[in-house]
Amino acid sequence: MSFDNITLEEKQQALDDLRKVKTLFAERNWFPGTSGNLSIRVGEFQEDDFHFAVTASGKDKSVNTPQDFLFVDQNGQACETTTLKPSAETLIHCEIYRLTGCGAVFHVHTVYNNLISEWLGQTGVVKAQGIELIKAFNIWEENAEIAIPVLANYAHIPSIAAEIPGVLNPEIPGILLQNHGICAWGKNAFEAKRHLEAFEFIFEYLYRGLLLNNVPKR
Ligand SMILES: CSCCC(=O)C(=O)COP(=O)(O)O
Ligand SMILES: [Zn+2]
Repeated sequence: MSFDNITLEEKQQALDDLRKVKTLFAERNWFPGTSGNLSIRVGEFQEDDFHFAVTASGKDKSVNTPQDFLFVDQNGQACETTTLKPSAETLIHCEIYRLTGCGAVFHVHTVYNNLISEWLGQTGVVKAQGIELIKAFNIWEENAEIAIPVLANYAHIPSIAAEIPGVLNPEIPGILLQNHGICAWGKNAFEAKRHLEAFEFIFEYLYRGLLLNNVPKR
């Protein structure tokens, strides 16, 4: 589908939704030091032909300006003439869209997701069991155990993207990058936000659980 054939209304809706999510996450301090990036897909999806709006690289994501987002194609190339640079991690978004056909990808750096990837993720997964928020991933089994994939944090982003097909778990809408952050996705912005919040709850729970294990039980 040509980018020009996607309606202006759909493009504007994606930008409005990105703006709202960006503002909300910034209020939670989920974009420290210009970290993090967000994207929402527009138009029809084919694995070799799709488009999405993505945050521009290196911006202070706690302020809103007319220069915060641009549209790119399945290769991460800008769809329109612009001076803006897409997120340095756009190729990760491209690969997640290509493999899942999802509608939104959100990436944040938090202390909890960094520490948990480092302390519990050395085997290539972070396991979590029996936490109620696992149901946010539509996993309803009692005492369910999940394994969240963890990828090495290569400085070369195409190397990270190339490893995603080998670790992606269709049941788990997220991937941790070691000592870097998490990418979470969903069929739309609402679902991607729900998934991201559930991951962050789980990481904080695991972190606090590690601390409690060092305290004698009463
Ligand atoms: C300052 S954080 C290093 C880059 C990064 O990991 C990130 O999430 C933000 O990069 P972007 O190009 O999307 O601003
Ligand atoms: Zn990042």
